[in-house]
Amino acid sequence: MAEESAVKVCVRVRPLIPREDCAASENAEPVHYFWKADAKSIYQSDDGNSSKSFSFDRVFTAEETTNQLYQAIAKPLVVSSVQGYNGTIFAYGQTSSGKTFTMMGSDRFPGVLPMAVEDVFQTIKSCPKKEFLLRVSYMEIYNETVSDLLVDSWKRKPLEVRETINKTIYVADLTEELVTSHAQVLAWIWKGEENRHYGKTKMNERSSRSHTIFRMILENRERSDPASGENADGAIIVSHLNLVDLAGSERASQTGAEGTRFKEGCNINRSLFTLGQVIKRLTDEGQKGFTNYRDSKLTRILQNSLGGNAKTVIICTITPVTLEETLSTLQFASTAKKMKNDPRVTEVSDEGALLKRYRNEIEDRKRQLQEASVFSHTDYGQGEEISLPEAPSEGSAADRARGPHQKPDQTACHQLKPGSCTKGAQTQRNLGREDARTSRKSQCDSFTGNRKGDLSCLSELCESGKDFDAPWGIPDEPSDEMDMNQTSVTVPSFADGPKDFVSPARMHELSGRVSFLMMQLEMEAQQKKDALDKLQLADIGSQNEDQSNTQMKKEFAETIHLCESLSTEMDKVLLERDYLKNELGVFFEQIKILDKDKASLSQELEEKREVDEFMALED
Ligand SMILES: Nc1ncnc2c1ncn2[C@@H]1O[C@H](COP(=O)(O)OP(=O)(O)OP(=O)(O)O)[C@@H](O)[C@H]1O
Repeated sequence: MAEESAVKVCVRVRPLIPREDCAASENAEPVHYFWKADAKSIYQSDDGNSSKSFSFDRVFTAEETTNQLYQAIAKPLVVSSVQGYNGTIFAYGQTSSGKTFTMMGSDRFPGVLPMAVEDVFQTIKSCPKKEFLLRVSYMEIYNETVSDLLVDSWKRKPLEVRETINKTIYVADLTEELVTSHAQVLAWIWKGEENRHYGKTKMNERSSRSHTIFRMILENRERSDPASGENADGAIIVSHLNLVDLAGSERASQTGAEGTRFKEGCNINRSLFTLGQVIKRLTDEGQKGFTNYRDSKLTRILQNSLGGNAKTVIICTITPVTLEETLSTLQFASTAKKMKNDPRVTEVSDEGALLKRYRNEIEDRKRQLQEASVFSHTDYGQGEEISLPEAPSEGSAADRARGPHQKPDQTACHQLKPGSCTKGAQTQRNLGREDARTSRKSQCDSFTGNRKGDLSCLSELCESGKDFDAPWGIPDEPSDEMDMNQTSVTVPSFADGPKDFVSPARMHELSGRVSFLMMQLEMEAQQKKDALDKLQLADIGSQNEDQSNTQMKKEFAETIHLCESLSTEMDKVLLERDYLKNELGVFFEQIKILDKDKASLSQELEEKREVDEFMALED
């Protein structure tokens, strides 16, 4: 059952900071407060006339501390995440409004994050009948690229957001560190903080240039009772606690952003805009239907927390001395308040989250092996002589899927060591998927010359970050129904190509002819051999059979002549085929050039769109 209280929205007003104070004193004017707040609402103070007002679950005034905010609104969610509910807390607001101050805090004023970590361990202590397994991950989305904050910079690489068959969104290759104490978690957080992108702008000395998501993955189950000899084999409950510090919306004119900062600003604004759109879509009663989370990495990763299986707390931070930006944040907050989530405790089977993952992984491997096997045994276009790149063998696919140091048997050992297998599972699963993609891509490449539909599957594989479960059976012969125009790469279609251009159907026809001619040649050769045998017999035989010998010789001469003409014809066909193969090569070169052109045009378009969008968002 959906419960409305699953989404809580509060607003935090930050006190004036030195920059704002100084600006006022430089202008020799008193600071103008556009907004006033009480415990539940906030209203515009416009020369004594309140024109706009908003109500929320809670409004925290400038005098209230982060601890008060945490206790009132965040702690219940943290506790329920230990009980098995997914929970997300995120801070939203314009640049310099106090998101990082609220989420991370400082030594003197700890933020929501360290307080939540402490409470997780406190709550666990209060549940002696349960045993827990905890992992943490820390990622950032910088310029629409997801990266792992827990690995050293030289090892860092862009990560892909993927979806499992059960519609669970995950970040491939993201490190998950097993933790057993509060101090350990803090150490990982500080490591992540060192790697995170901060930058100086006119609005904020230390402005977050990326969105960060710190995640705790909690698995728990009833403890076994050694006294009674009972072995607890109940279900395992898995929950995620996401603590998100978003980058703030900003105006280039205010932040003075140029170059890198400007690009960062564009990306920040764009993803926040998408977040707003997704929330709007989720709350728009009249527009029930598809919500596109894929428009930004942020919404994709937080998909579960936006209208899904999670409890969500949104902390909107504002400053009372800006009008427009604060109004925009308050409008976002009041839309978000209408969002409905459907949180429920998620149980996994007795085999446990980690063990189950291994089982799935083994299934994955089997499937990949089968696929590889299908390819290596598929003899496309029998009798055809066109040489295609070989499909990867079963062995190589399996070896690479298994990883460089992993023997199959070792998987079983790892299952018993959650600490070491967590990362391994993730890495291995992703290795396997990468491998499947690579091998499928190469299959796809291999057959582009023969299958009209293949270019489309190639582009789909290259563009989509998820598993591709298309049936990969190779047709016995090219189907006329396959449509080259399905391809997402803009290339001239075969139908529209130059007159002497070879279509797959034509190639197939020629290959068929070659096979037929070869068969005929073989038959004729056999006949020739028979005739020779007969001739020899005839020579040895009686001279009285001269007449029939003459006849046989005549037939033999005819056969030889036929063989020769067939052979000439076959040579011609082979020549024609080679020529057409060359043409095909030229065509693929053209496709490559067109692809490059397309990529550079897309990039130009993207840059133009970024600038337009930024201007539009500013407007
Ligand atoms: N509640 C508060 N009390 C005192 N100082 C605050 C408060 N909130 C924010 N500040 C101060 O305001 C400044 C900006 O805060 P912060 O960096 O947290 O903003 P932000 O919203 O995270 O900005 P950005 O989006 O640019 O990263 C900092 O100097 C911070 O110490």
